[in-house]
Amino acid sequence: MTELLRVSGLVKNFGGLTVSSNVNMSLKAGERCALIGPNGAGKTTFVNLVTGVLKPSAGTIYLDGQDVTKLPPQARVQRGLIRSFQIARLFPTLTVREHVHLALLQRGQKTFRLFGSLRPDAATKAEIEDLLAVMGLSSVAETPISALAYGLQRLLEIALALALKPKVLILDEPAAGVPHSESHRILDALDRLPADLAVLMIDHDMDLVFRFAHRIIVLAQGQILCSGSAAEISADPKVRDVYLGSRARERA
Ligand SMILES: Nc1ncnc2c1ncn2[C@@H]1O[C@H](COP(=O)(O)OP(=O)(O)OP(=O)(O)O)[C@@H](O)[C@H]1O
Repeated sequence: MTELLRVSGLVKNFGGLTVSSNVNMSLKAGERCALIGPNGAGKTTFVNLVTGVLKPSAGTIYLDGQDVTKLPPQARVQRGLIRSFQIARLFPTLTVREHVHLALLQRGQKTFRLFGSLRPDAATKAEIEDLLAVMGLSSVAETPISALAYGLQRLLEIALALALKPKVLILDEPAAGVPHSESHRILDALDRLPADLAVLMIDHDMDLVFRFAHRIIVLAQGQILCSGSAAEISADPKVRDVYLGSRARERA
């Protein structure tokens, strides 16, 4: 399978604090991978480095074989590196369908007139309906996002990310705010993601991570502690130590 993301020797220092310390990892087409680690491990920093929000102190990031280390976030998006949208920042009164349409317009970099008609052509219409169906959102297509339940908001975030035709999709806490009893809806939708997409999930919910990911990377103090299957990770005493250690520090 094609290697779509490679991170090599990634270092990030904030003053004297090293938050990413020689991180090496790669993701192939079709992989379902997760990045976990206790609070402060450097997960958000890692995602910000990969997506271009932060500049690394050292190291290289390759997307589909091309060095993108010096490219700004939008140029990485155009090359297929997509992080799931934060819906709270979008337009509360627009409907689910209108949001998907806007994401498709963004991909095509077509401008739209603020007071003009926003009528999609037939191909765009079909793509909108496909994305809604894949994410299980067809029945709420006309609902404004301000009235959408958390679980459905999370699904819309994934639909918006898919609208940008990702090669590598970064899912940042895809079930945030969703009651545990409903997280299966998110997992069901994630099962329907395009097979050749490379997915990196960052989440604290171990049930979700263990059910979704074939490979799990554990980050601790900015370094990769270990990686492996759910069974390997849950049996690794090093993993238990960093989680228990961080909880003990939180209590102190
Ligand atoms: N801009 C910054 N300046 C200085 N230190 C920072 C900055 N951003 C993050 N840090 C520090 O880097 C470390 C890693 O933070 P990061 O947010 O990447 O961890 P995380 O694994 O995402 O944590 P959480 O699970 O709590 O979100 C923390 O010690 C944090 O205080």
